[in-house]
Amino acid sequence: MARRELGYFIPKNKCAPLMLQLAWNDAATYDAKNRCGGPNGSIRFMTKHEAIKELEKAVQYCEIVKVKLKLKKVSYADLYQLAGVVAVEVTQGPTIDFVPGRRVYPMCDSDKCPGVQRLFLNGEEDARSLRRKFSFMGLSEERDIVVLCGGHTLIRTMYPKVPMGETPKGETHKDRSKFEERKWTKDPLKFDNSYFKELLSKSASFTMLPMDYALVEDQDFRHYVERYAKKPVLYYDSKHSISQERKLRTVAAKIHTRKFKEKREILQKLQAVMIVQ
Ligand code: HEM
Repeated sequence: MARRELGYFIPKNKCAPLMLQLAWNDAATYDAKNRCGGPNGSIRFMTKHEAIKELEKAVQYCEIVKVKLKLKKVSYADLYQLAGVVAVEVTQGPTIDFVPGRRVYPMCDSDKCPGVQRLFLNGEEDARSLRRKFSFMGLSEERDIVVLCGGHTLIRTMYPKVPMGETPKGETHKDRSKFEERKWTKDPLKFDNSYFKELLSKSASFTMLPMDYALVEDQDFRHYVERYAKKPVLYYDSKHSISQERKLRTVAAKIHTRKFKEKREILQKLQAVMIVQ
């Protein structure tokens, strides 16, 4: 029911990029060492932060769906991840199996802000700091980092048309004519491998973030950018993208020895890191 409603709501409001960014940012609070954080809905307490304030809208959109469908038993954690899954699907990306079951507060949904130090989003990262941030979440392979960043194919933001160094004041924020749209790819409402092609193209959008450029400047990252630019099937096919085979093998081994509840938790964590395959 929720999946169907989101499948109608997201294209209607053209909010697939925001929803994917929301799902990612909720999941990206995962702290692999202390085994806490992750997709637990905590991002909804963080949207006052300047760097991700646009996500307030995505949180509100999800709230509209939750209230409309009377989804009291569906956690924010599940709803945000499902919104990310649907965002990829409605923009013609791959179909993603969704593993529900993150429970509502107090079992899973967090009631706390994850804290600014967990904030993943400034875009200024170079290759070294990208590696550091992803390894914090337990993702240390270049392939995982590159494939996840492919989500930037959907970037579509409004920037103020003001000379460099000047900050728009007062009413200009509300006047859309004073804003221009910047996007990373030709069609930011189409989920495909064009982000990788764009990164390699000489005419690559000058608006991209330092973290995007880090993926082509670092030779190990670049190797995967080139692969995914050339063969979209490698990007979409999970066997070749997120090191899923390795992860599934580890999970399969763990699942053999664990109880059902733990199995579900493992699958959910796995899904959080593999939301874009
Ligand atoms: C270290 C990793 C990442 C950093 C530093 C980062 C940073 C950013 C920043 C700064 C923006 C805002 C761009 C702007 O408005 O100028 C953005 C947008 C976005 N990010 Fe990321 N990002 C990262 C990884 C990801 C991943 C893994 C995904 C998806 C799986 C993702 C999905 C998005 C989407 C969809 C938007 C566009 C939202 C919109 O246009 O409404 N990002 N990211």
